[in-house]
Amino acid sequence: MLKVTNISKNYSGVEVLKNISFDLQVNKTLSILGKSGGGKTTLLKIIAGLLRQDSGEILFDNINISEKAPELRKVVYLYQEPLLFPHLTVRGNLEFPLKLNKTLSKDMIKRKAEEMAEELSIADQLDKHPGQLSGGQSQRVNFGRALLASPRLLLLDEPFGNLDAQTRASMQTFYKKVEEEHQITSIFVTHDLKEALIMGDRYGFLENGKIREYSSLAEMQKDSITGLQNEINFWKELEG
Ligand SMILES: Nc1ncnc2c1ncn2[C@@H]1O[C@H](COP(=O)(O)OP(=O)(O)OP(=O)(O)O)[C@@H](O)[C@H]1O
Repeated sequence: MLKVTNISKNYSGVEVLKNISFDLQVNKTLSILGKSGGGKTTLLKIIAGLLRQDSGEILFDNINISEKAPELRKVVYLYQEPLLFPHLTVRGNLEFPLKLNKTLSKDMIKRKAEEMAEELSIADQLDKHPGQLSGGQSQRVNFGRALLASPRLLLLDEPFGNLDAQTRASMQTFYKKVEEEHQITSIFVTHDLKEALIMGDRYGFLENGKIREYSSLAEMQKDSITGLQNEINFWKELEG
């Protein structure tokens, strides 16, 4: 289980996160909804170890990872721009995390990368370089590479923000499927209410440096600050 306790962060005296605390059970996805500039990226980077918090702790399975280097946390941070290695093919990108594991044979690495490509429906793209892929395909490779690193926590920072509406919708469905199959624990941040609802099975709302948590849609709907009830009213009015 992930346990975040009293995380605070300021930039030049401006407090962006104020005593943020939440828990996340294994195999669950916490969707964090928040306006642009609300501190979502700052929070994820702190959990990933890419930024240092001013105070607070991050525990995973009761182990304090707050002081660990990013590469030792087994946490993968993914954002809008898939940071694929441009000089490697899709196959090379997928094999990269597997090659770091010195116990795997060459054949095993090849097989695992090919199986993942199959699962991601990019098996026909294995010999291409990242520059030759569409946005959706790049993001699939990005996910595949992240999953092959066997992270204990996946941090998703508006990963579909750069995709057109249709590709975005298909990536949401695709990710939910992959997430279930691989039993992933993840935090998904977005400023898109609908996306937050689709992706999460726990919900958070980040505003003014504080997070409110909801364990169900009904709970989130009751809190007018989230805008969920307004959205529902809008669709009802359209319906007539
Ligand atoms: N390195 C920095 N130095 C100073 N201020 C920063 C720095 N990084 C972020 N900020 C400020 O902290 C606040 C939170 O930024 P953050 O990127 O975490 O927000 P966000 O919710 O992820 O926004 P978006 O949805 O637009 O990506 C913003 O007001 C931003 O200007």
